Formats: sequence, structure tokens, C-alpha cells
Amino acid sequence: MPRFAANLSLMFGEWSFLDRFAAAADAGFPAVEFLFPYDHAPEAIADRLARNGLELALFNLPPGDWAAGERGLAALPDRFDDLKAGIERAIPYAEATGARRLHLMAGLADRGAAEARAAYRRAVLHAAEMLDARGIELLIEPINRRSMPGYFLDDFAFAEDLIRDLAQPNLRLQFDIYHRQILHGDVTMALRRLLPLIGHVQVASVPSRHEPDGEELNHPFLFDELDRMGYTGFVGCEYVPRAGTLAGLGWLRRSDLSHLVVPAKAGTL
Ligand SMILES: O=C(O)C(=O)[C@@H](O)CO
Ligand SMILES: [Mg+2]
Repeated sequence: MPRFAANLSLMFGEWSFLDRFAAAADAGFPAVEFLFPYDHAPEAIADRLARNGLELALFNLPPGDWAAGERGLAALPDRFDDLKAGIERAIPYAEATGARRLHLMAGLADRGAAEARAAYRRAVLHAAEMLDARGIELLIEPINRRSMPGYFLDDFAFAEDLIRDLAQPNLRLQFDIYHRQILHGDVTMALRRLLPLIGHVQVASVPSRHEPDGEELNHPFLFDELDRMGYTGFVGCEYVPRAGTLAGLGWLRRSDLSHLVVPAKAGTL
């Protein structure tokens, strides 16, 4: 089975953010990911990871003013200086935590507009170069527009073309199975074909974005398929639990968890 990373922005919401690390480790996860760590000092995050024996699989570069509706700056021509400042802000977190993958959000912009495409290309190239010097991968992720209306990067072929075209050694695809299925379908064949470009995988049920335990996709098949194709990275569990994080972990227990230690907590799983 793949190595699963709990997404602490969506899962374990029953705990305060810093306490989610222990909760995820207690539930058997070897790794975590989250959207944004920036409300906490890098050392505080690093301490929670170390204390709980967790690896940090991934986090996002600063997205601009999230509360005001921004969803990344990369495709916004006038925000290049803010984007550069955001990279500088994120690097100490990666260094303190040992994270080796950062996701750059594109922002809300018209992909048909030449200025937005040029801004995005410049931002991705700049971020990749900045991070490569530090041994960090830069990830870009197509996101479906039902979840994020107006999002610039809503097409896997566009992301693939850009990654191939820029040919940066550390520029990789964040393959979110949930978004892939909504945008284009054909998940298995896309995973197989894009494997050499993939730096991180995420998963949730489709269409409800809950536990990966059914609905439109056959998740056990997909997890086995990731093994068969030799994917050795993490699978981020980027879903909103239906009715409590621990109560919803049955899908994990039904998987082959020989690589995880899942404590048998009566009444919790
Ligand atoms: O929404 C997703 O899917 C993500 O992976 C986030 O990083 C962006 O909100
Ligand atoms: Mg995702």
C-alpha cells in the first residue's frame, strides 16, 4: 500500500492545529501535509513533527490574501514581488521541518489571457529555481473549477506541457485524484502515463470529497495500482471527514497497513 499522509488542514479538525500532529501519529499516519503553516513559527511545527515521529510530505507556498479570496499569486502579473516574498517566507519552514515538496498555487485568472500565462510561466520558473538551490521540489496542481471557481490551472494537459517545456529538474506534478476525476476522468491511465512527472498524489472520494472509500472511484484498486506502477511517494489524504476523523478511518484499517502501526483504540476506529 502507498504511504499515506494525513492532511491536517482538512482532517483532525477536532483538535487545535498543533495538536493534530499527535492525533495523526496516534491514528497510525507516518506523515502529514497541510495547506499553510504560517500562523505558527517554523520551530513549533518542526517540534510537533519530531515529537510525534512524523514526516512532513508537503505544504503550500503563501497564497496571497486567502481570507479576501486569493488562491495563489503565480498567474497574477502584478503580484510577482509578493510571490517572491512568499517564497522567502516559506523557505525557513521547509528548512526547519525537512519538507522537500512545496505546492505553488496559481491564483484566480483567465488561462486564455496571454499576460496571465506569461506571469504563470515566469513565476513557476522563478520558484523552481529558488527551491532547486535548496533541494526542494516545486509542485503545481490542476484544481477543478467547481471546487475553486476561476482557478487558473484547471487542466492536466496544460500542467504537463508546462512541466515538460520548462524542464526544471525539481518541477513536478501534484496529481490530486479527486480533481483529476472531476476534470477529465481516466484516472488510472493518467497516473500511469504521468508517473515520471508526479511528485505527490492526493485523494478523496468523488464527488463529495470525503473518505476515499467508494462513491465514484474504486480506491483499493487505485492504491494497488500506485504500488504496481512503482510510485514511492506519499498519498495525501486531502478529504473532509464525513462524521469525525477517527470514526472515518475504517478505509485505512481495511487496507493492508503492514507499514503502519494503527493502535486499536476501542470505540474510536
Ligand atoms: O485544493 C487542493 O486540492 C489542494 O491541494 C490545496 O493545496 C489547494 O487548496
Ligand atoms: Mg489537492
